[in-house]
Amino acid sequence: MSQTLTVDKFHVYYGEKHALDNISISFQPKTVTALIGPSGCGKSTLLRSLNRMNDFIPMFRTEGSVRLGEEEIYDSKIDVVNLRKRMGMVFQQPVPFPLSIYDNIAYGPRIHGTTQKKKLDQIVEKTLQQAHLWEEVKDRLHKSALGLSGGQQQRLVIARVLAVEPEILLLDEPASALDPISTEHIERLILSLKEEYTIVVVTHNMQQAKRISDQTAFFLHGEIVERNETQTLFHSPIDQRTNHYLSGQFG
Ligand SMILES: Nc1ncnc2c1ncn2[C@@H]1O[C@H](COP(=O)(O)OP(=O)(O)OP(=O)(O)O)[C@@H](O)[C@H]1O
Repeated sequence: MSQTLTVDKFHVYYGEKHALDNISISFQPKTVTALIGPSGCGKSTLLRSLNRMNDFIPMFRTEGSVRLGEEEIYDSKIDVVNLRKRMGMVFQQPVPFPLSIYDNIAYGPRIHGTTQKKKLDQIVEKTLQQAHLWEEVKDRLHKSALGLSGGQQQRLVIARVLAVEPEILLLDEPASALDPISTEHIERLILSLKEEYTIVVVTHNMQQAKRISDQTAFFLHGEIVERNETQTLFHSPIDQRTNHYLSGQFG
């Protein structure tokens, strides 16, 4: 069962650069939250800080707190590999492993100790079903994943993330490299996955944020200017800066 993810008075620095300034926001189970704002405002930094992907960056430093349930994820005792399993991440460019469709999905469960073929078969079918890809690939599971279209590859990558049973999905512009039909597939998929997961999605596409999210947070210069229910934020923004951004006065 997914738990609330709570970001509290959180700051990020890349060396001297203060990239996130006093961010407080929570992400509820079975909710899609969209992070929007102009380039460089800190959306990806927040997303990647949530599962400690930024730990790989030299000079990266945080202050404040990020908690999954009651657990502080920046605690030195946290198992970061397990944390990243609990918070699966999908990037803009789908990057399947150069393996078969089946082995792409089975990869994570095998690493985490599942070796029984029958169990792996079940995981492969279940997650491809969840990712709305099963019908398209069920007859070619042992063919290379690199032969799939871009949109299919992105759904495969999502299935690969689901295969290790995450609680939270962190999606960094998951459809921005895709054609309109593949984008529609991904949006429908996000809406169906919301039934089970907490989803945080960075998007540049404001229409997309409106279509898929329950909550939206507008970022500017490393701060959250405004966060609200998506319908409210788009139709009656409280802050002038949100209004200006949404009306295309800067971006
Ligand atoms: N590894 C890094 N080292 C130094 N500065 C960085 C690093 N990554 C990001 N930044 C800076 O932190 C700020 C926030 O960047 P971030 O990528 O989070 O913004 P973003 O809102 O996701 O932008 P975009 O929409 O263009 O992806 C920017 O000023 C960026 O230049």
